[in-house]
Amino acid sequence: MNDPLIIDHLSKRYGNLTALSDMTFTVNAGEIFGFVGSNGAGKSTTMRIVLGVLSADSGRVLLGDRPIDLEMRRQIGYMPEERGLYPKMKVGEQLRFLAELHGLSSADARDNVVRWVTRLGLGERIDDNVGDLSLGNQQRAQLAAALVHEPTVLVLDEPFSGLDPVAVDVMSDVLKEKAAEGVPVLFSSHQLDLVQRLCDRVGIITKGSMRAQGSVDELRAGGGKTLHVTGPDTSTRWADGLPGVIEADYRGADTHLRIDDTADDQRLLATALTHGPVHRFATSHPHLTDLFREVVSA
Ligand SMILES: Nc1ncnc2c1ncn2[C@@H]1O[C@H](COP(=O)(O)OP(=O)(O)OP(=O)(O)O)[C@@H](O)[C@H]1O
Repeated sequence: MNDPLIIDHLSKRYGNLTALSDMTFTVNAGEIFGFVGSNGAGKSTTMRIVLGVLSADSGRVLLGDRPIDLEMRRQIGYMPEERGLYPKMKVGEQLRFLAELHGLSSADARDNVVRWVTRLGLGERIDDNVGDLSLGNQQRAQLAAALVHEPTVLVLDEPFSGLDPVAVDVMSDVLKEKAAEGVPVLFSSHQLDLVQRLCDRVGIITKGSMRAQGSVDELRAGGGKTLHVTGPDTSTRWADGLPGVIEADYRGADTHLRIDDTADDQRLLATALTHGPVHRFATSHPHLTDLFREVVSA
């Protein structure tokens, strides 16, 4: 099993701006960890510190129990926010060069390049210059660059941005496969549907600090429940003030209630029925997008 990636109390300032403040979380081996936060929250800064492109003012990055060093960083597959391939170099040539730079023999590098460009749908573009590819294909080439040396840790800054739905599916499968091999996978994204679907755990950051983390189910369960009721006369505001109802929202024939654990659904149903027939009565947990909004605006 691979070592976990541990982000341990990182702080970073740019002049007067605090970009990171006590940023702490762990990406376990075999886990896909989604890193989400508003623009400027500190995701890229954290990832750059992991890679050693930037240094932290304080705090540490560890792989297992060892502070990360240059040699360990070579095992990381990194996709930077500022895409860094040479536009005037051929896709295959460039990937082979990167693979060899990470220590692969030239035969292994060649095999891996063919495997990854084929997997990522770039097989026919292997001899094209990177700069001649469409933006989405440049993104695929960048992903191949992060994967070609068989990394034991993956750190990907917005790997899904700009990909078409087929490439999103391929990339999702690749991340799941890598996690199944025991690789800790950290990626940032603003596509919360994707994060909700793909991640074992999610960290929501605001202003350089981790504000909420856990599995998607844990986070959603912690966000209370919504009860959707269709039918009863909403003009009576029938659910106002009932025990366990945090907030009631009346829209046409629909009532949406934010409820907590003390709410008694049978009692709510009985009350609803006194205000008209009930055609729908169902609970759901909030979507990750709603939780994100809540955490960010808190
Ligand atoms: N080189 C720099 N000099 C000064 N400030 C910087 C520098 N790099 C980042 N910042 C600032 O640090 C904060 C964190 O930026 P960072 O790029 O880490 O955020 P992010 O979460 O990745 O955002 P996004 O989702 O927009 O990519 C922002 O306020 C940003 O403007």
